[in-house]
Amino acid sequence: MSGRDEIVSPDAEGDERAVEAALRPKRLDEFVGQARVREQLSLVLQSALRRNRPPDHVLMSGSPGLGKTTLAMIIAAELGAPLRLTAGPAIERAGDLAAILSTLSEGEVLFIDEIHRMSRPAEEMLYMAMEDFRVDIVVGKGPGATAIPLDIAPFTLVGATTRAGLLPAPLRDRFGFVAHMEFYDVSELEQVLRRSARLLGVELPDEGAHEIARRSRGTPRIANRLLRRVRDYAEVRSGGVITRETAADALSLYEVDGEGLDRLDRAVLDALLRKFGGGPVGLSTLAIAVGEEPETVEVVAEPFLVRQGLLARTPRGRVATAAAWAHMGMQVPLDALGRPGSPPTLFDDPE
Ligand SMILES: Nc1ncnc2c1ncn2[C@@H]1O[C@H](COP(=O)(O)OP(=O)(O)OP(=O)(O)O)[C@@H](O)[C@H]1O
Repeated sequence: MSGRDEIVSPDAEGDERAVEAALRPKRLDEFVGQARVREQLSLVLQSALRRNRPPDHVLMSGSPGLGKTTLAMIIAAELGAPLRLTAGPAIERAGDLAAILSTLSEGEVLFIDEIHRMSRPAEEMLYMAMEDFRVDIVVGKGPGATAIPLDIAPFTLVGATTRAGLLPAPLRDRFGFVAHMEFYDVSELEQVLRRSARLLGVELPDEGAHEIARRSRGTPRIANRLLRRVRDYAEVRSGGVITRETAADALSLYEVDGEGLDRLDRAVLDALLRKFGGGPVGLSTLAIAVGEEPETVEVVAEPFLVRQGLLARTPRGRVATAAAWAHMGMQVPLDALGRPGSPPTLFDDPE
């Protein structure tokens, strides 16, 4: 068995984060799915290695849990380069970024997660760093302030964002390669699950893998998390084997329904249907109704609901589709002419 296929020891399993880290693919050829991104990235990396130069900066966009951090780690591993990890919200001042940039070694990969949440001054400093491998450190304030240029080692920036649309064009344009991470299909998630089950030493027949995969919302992180919950259930109640029934029973216990909707997704649909008659309703009103931040509803729940054809984003607000009414076991209300359709509501506050 190769080093990267080591079975996770039972001791490590106590720590969910350690398990998640242990399940990360370490090289590009272990990374499941995202065929187009993998092929494009492989070319970028191979050509950089041939030229013996750091590759272009890479931007990855996509929903949480699709493998952006994993891919950043893979990029560093494939280049044989060190990796520095940070996140946009941790970079409040330009000085925070300067401190990181000035200590990078040649060829190092700098991963900035949630890059859209970096502060404006830091973002502006990053433009010059990305383009010229140089930053200006401003010393002093007001008319006496002086900019001291500082060279930094050539590095590769890997940025990740769940909201590519929020990135200012000057930042977006400085990335030589932009990878759009797609949701995974069921057979790809089955592969992720089989690999994880092997690493965790769990017996996972195909029917069990299929049942978990189809409820994983197209997301490997969720697939791995559900696998761990189903494994707990199977160990306690059914001798450790994950049959289709065991998986289905365990997941309904954890409030994951047959299409993979979890508590938040169902709360969003429930509010949209019951409180707002199916919409249209604005995002912030909907978020208040479910007691969540608008960003959580928009980034965590909505992409999946839209993809499942249960919710539509319209210029006038969020609207439930006929499938949403059916999924929640409710009748589509009739309009004044007796046709199926959502009645207009008072909560029509487009954003
Ligand atoms: N393509 C893949 N093949 C196998 N496992 C994957 C793949 N993508 C992600 N995973 C697994 O899913 C988990 C989450 O991945 P990762 O942390 O890279 O997601 P992310 O997109 O960076 O999420 P976030 O933006 O929320 O940090 C990892 O533990 C990893 O094991």
